[in-house]
Formats: sequence, structure tokens, C-alpha cells
Amino acid sequence: METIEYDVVVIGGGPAGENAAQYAVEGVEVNGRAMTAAIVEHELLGGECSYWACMPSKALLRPIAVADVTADLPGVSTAHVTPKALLERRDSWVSHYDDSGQVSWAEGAGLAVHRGTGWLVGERTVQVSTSSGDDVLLRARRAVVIATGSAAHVPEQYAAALPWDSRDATGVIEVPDRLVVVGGGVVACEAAIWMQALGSEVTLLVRGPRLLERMEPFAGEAVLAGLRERGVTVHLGTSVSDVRRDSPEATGTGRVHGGAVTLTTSAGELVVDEVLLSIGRSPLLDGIGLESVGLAPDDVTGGRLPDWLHAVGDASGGAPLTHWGKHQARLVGARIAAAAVGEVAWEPDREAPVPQVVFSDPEVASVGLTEAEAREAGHDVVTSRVPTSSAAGTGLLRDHIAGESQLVVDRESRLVLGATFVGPEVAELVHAATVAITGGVPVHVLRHAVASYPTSSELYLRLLEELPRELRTPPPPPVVE
Ligand SMILES: Cc1cc2nc3c(=O)[nH]c(=O)nc-3n(C[C@H](O)[C@H](O)[C@H](O)COP(=O)(O)OP(=O)(O)OC[C@H]3O[C@@H](n4cnc5c(N)ncnc54)[C@H](O)[C@@H]3O)c2cc1C
Ligand SMILES: NC(=O)c1ccc[n+]([C@@H]2O[C@H](COP(=O)([O-])OP(=O)(O)OC[C@H]3O[C@@H](n4cnc5c(N)ncnc54)[C@H](O)[C@@H]3O)[C@@H](O)[C@H]2O)c1
Repeated sequence: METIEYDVVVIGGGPAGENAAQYAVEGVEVNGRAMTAAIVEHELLGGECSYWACMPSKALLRPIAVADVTADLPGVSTAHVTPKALLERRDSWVSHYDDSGQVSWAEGAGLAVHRGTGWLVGERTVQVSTSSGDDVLLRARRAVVIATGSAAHVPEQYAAALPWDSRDATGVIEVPDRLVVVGGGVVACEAAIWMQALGSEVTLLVRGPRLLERMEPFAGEAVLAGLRERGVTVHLGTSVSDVRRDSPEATGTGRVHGGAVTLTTSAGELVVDEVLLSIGRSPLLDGIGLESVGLAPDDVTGGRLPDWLHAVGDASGGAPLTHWGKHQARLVGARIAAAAVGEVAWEPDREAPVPQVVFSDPEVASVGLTEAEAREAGHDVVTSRVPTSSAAGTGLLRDHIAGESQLVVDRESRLVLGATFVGPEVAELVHAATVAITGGVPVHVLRHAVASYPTSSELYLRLLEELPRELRTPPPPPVVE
């Protein structure tokens, strides 16, 4: 078997793997020789995000959001979604499932791409099985990075019915007349919108009492009202006990997978044409040879790895979000690069807060701790909440503005712990809160960050004004006895 040496070998070429490889070697020379890295990828370079997750879902949702605005904005005629053109836009944003652009980027960045499935066979050693049948061994002089992503959960009771997963929803070709979406998380709240806009009659079956259960309750309530308003049926507190399908058939991604599906649920029996299962994802760590180096998947997600092995992105067990995986990858890449030249990479003391935007209607954008998480962590919490329409800039966006926005503040330090914005186009509002948390900007200082009139950012002034007056000044110095 041929053996090739690189400084760094990355298993998995999604956004996290690509960034780890790039940051580990970019501009780094050791003894006058440029660092080298290889990415092993067995599907498309760019990963889930580029072809089956973030990009296609947002390409589908944006025109729907724009059409919604025109329906609520006097002075323009109302636009309507045209399903064929919407799917063509999706196809263009996923480059027709062709990754040659990403391969060119990798080659331009000096990264080698090995097509095939990779797994560890020993310390710093990855075997790659290629479609031609010629396996190759990649030896990493410095580090191996696991960036294999995650896989959707498919409980046993659904497996024989061949339900859709998120790839079928983002890659939809045949629009089922009646679609059940199981789950009340991010995929469910986003996919229900585009599937309904494409013509499906959508029913959400949510096991828990609310949508978006990891976010502030008022966010899930607003999204629930939004979905119902656009004609989506939502059953909360509903479990599925049996799933049967007539003639299940593996017809391919985005096509209806057979005949009618009958679901027995705590809300009664439902007969539909397709079921989209969106009940979470787990790190993809099976079959990557962890046992060959004495490790188990829990060691990866628990951060118990030898110094030559790293994990980034969904595979690490951290927040399964592209920007978070890329952040982890930049940190890991910088650590590998610094270690190669005998240095230690600089990192801030404080761990960065995780932002997330749900591109539902209304949108939800949040960062840091929810109120409940902050209290559980022992903070003396103060919150301020205002209608998202309460700034002139947000009010101008459209006629009807649903949703509220909230800051969670630590009373003692005056620091922002978390923020949630619910409403139209709030995605861009959250970054200022992310900056405030990352930079440790207390609210009495944040009040002096003046937003232009009339922009949505003036909502910060409204939120800060709602806080108790005593938080407008620095905390008193500690009394020295
Ligand atoms: C429908 C949907 C929408 C989403 N929308 C957003 C969004 O708007 N914003 C956001 O931040 N996040 C979003 N996410 C989450 C986001 O897609 C993931 O967090 C992100 O893709 C994780 O990146 P990654 O590099 O860790 O893994 P992936 O993107 O999954 O990439 C892993 C890569 O590794 C390859 N691989 C796996 N095992 C091997 C092996 N043994 N050998 C070789 N190659 C291997 C895979 O083929 C894949 O290309 C969405 C997820 C879904 C499902
Ligand atoms: N805009 C974005 O950032 C975006 C968009 C889509 C997906 N994502 C990422 O993808 C990940 C996966 O999304 P998701 O919606 O599949 O997961 P999720 O974790 O967001 O939601 C899972 C939902 O399924 C429910 N559930 C769990 N097990 C169940 C079961 N056995 N039966 C019925 N219901 C069950 C949960 O109560 C929850 O409502 C998310 O964690 C998110 O980070 C991000």
C-alpha cells in the first residue's frame, strides 16, 4: 500500500475539516518547508452544510421570506413563490451537487484532497479506501483531525418506512401532497415553511410541549403562531407509536419513498404521503478506527484525546452549527500551527458564546444563555424584554411585526449573558450582543454604543432602557473592611 506523509491529515471535508486544514498550514513554515495538509472526503468536499443543509435550506427560505414581506408592505405588489424557480435557485446554490469549485479552492490553498473513506489504523496514521480499490496510507507528522460531521437519528420504528431525512427535504424533487414532519426543532421549523410553500399540506408532530425547546419559551410560541398562521398544522405533546408504509421504495434523495404512510399517534391516526424525520443528530464517530488507538466515541465528545488527535465540528459533540464548527477549527488549526514552530497559540480566557439563527417566520436569533440557563448557572439575573416592533427601524420593516426581544444580564457584573431576538430580519441583530458578550461589555457601557436612526439596532436602546436604573452606572467597588 502506498504511504504518503503530510503534516496534518483531516478526516472529513465539511466546513470544519476544511477550516482546520487551512488554518493549520496557511503561511506556516517549519525549517524552511511549508506545512502540508490533506483532507479525506468520501462524498462532496464542502460537506453537509454546502450541499444538503445550510446552503440549500437558506436558498429555499429567502425568496419565501421576501414574498412574505411584499404581502405585508403597502406600496409594492405582492410577490408569489414559483416552486420550479425556487428549486432551480436551490440547485444553483448547491452547484448542482458538483464540488469542483471547492476542490479548486482547496488546491489553491495548498491542501491535498484524497477521495475516499478514511479511518485511523494507528497513531497519526489514516487509511483511505478509494473507489478504485487501491487503499492508501496517510501518515501525519503532527496531527490528525476528526471532522466527520453527524448523522440524523432514525429510531427503529421508522426505519422500515424509509422516512425522509433533512437531505430529502433540502434536496426535494417530488413534493409530497401530505407531509408529516416529526420533531419540533430547527429543521422542523424551517423545513415546514419551504415544504408548505412548495405545495405540501404540512403537519408537525412535536413530542414536547413547545417548539425550539432549547431556546427562550417566547421564541417557540411566536414560531408556533407563525406556522399556524401560514396553514401548517402543529400537534404539540404528541408521540408516535407506530409507522406503516405501503410499498416502501428507495427512490432516491428528494423523491417520495413509496406509498402512503400511516402513523398511529397520541393525537389519532394520520395517513400521509411522506414523513420527514427531524429529531436531532449525533456525532458520526463509528467506523473511523478509534479503537485502533485505544479510544471510544465518548473520549472524542468528552475531549479526552491524545495531543496529536483533535475533533472539530459536529463530530466533536459541540453545538452542531457550521459557524461553531468553523470556530473550533480555527482554534485547533492555530494550535497545530503554533505547536509546529514551538509556540502556543493565543486564545481569549473567556469561551466564546454560541450564536444561532433559526430562519423561521418570525426569525429567531439568540446567543449565550437563556434566562433559565443563567439562573441555573447561579447568576443573579435581570431581564428586559420589549416588542421587537418597538424601535422605529424595526417598525418600518413591514406592517405586522410579530415577536419580542430580550436581554439577560448579570445584576452584579452588569454583563450581558444572553440575548434573544424574535421577529423579521433579526438575524443580523444578534451579532452586536455576541460582540458585547465576547468583549465583556457591561450594559452601562453598551448604552453608549449609539445606533443610527431609524435602524433595527435601536432596539438595543429600548432593551437597555428597560433595565433597572441602577444598572446604568458601574457596580460600586467592593467594600474593603
Ligand atoms: C437541514 C439543515 C440545515 C442546517 N442549517 C444550518 C444553518 O443555517 N446554519 C448553521 O450554522 N448550521 C446549520 N446546520 C448545521 C450544519 O449543517 C452542520 O453543523 C455543519 O455541516 C457541520 O459541519 P462539519 O464540517 O462538522 O460536518 P459536515 O458538514 O457533516 O461534514 C463532514 C464531512 O465528512 C465526510 N466524512 C464523514 N466520515 C468520513 C470518513 N470516514 N471518511 C471521509 N469522509 C468522511 C462527510 O462526507 C462530510 O462531507 C444545518 C443542518 C441541517 C441538517
Ligand atoms: N438555522 C440553523 O442554524 C440550523 C438549521 C437546521 C439545523 N440546524 C442544526 O441541525 C441540528 C439538528 O436539527 P434537528 O431539528 O434535527 O434537531 P433539534 O435537536 O433541533 O430538534 C430535535 C427535535 O426532535 C424532538 N425529538 C427528539 N427525539 C425524538 C423522538 N424520538 N421522537 C419525537 N421527537 C423527538 C426534540 O424534542 C426536538 O423537538 C440542530 O441541532 C441544529 O443545530 C441548524
